[in-house]
Amino acid sequence: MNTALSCKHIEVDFDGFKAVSGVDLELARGEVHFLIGPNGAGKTTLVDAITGLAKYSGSVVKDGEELRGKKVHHIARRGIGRTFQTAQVFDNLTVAQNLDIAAGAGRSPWTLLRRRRHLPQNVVDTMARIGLADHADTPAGVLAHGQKQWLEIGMLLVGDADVLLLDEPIAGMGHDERETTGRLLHDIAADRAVAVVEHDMDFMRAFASRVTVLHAGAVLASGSVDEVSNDPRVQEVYLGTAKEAADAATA
Ligand SMILES: Nc1ncnc2c1ncn2[C@@H]1O[C@H](COP(=O)(O)OP(=O)(O)OP(=O)(O)O)[C@@H](O)[C@H]1O
Repeated sequence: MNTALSCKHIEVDFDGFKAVSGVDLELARGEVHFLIGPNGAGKTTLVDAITGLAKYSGSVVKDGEELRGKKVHHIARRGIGRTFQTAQVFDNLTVAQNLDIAAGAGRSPWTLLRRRRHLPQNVVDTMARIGLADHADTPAGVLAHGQKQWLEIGMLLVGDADVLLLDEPIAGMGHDERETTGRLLHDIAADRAVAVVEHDMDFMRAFASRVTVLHAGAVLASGSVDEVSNDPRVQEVYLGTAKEAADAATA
């Protein structure tokens, strides 16, 4: 296992309520690692902790460096990038400009604002990779929902993130966009670690290399799709939750 990020005994306490309680998680290069679990299981809070948005105890180590207590921008500069359910892109700027800015996170504001005659090669390559080569001059605000998600992923790629944490990347996407997104995740995971917080079990089954199931802030199970699917504790949590949801829907 080519470990990119190692989390040990993560605990997040909100005024006495443990939203994350003793979680260990290893993210490996070459894997699309799904984090699943019922609502409130602690998935987003765990991602918040890793990216410096939530205070925690325990340890997050990347490339030998302990990241607990480090600022959000420091963690991002160490190559840990995340997306949110609502894509965080600059709506008034074009696809190319969004990527150019993300690629130039280290450049001065002055050089960022200057109009550039040629786009950097990694911006051009990334536009092709995320399927937006024909939209270089399209303002991000008019992109379809799925395209915005791909742009946000592209912004992490040009920013050299090698650990990507994606929060429900296919929410609101149609069938074809989901398939494209699943293939994109495997493409970018070839030399990176990709973690996906997801509720969509069909998507998880189709594209997960590894799955960690969270429940009530703790790891309930971890392994291959088959291993976690056949785990009676996971079935109990999920079938119970699915049944409650179905009952609520038909009530
Ligand atoms: N800032 C906060 N203050 C207090 N409690 C919080 C805070 N953020 C999250 N929680 C609680 O922590 C628990 C875990 O929430 P979290 O959003 O991490 O779950 P999740 O697994 O991502 O759920 P979902 O799938 O619904 O997004 C929930 O009970 C939630 O209400």
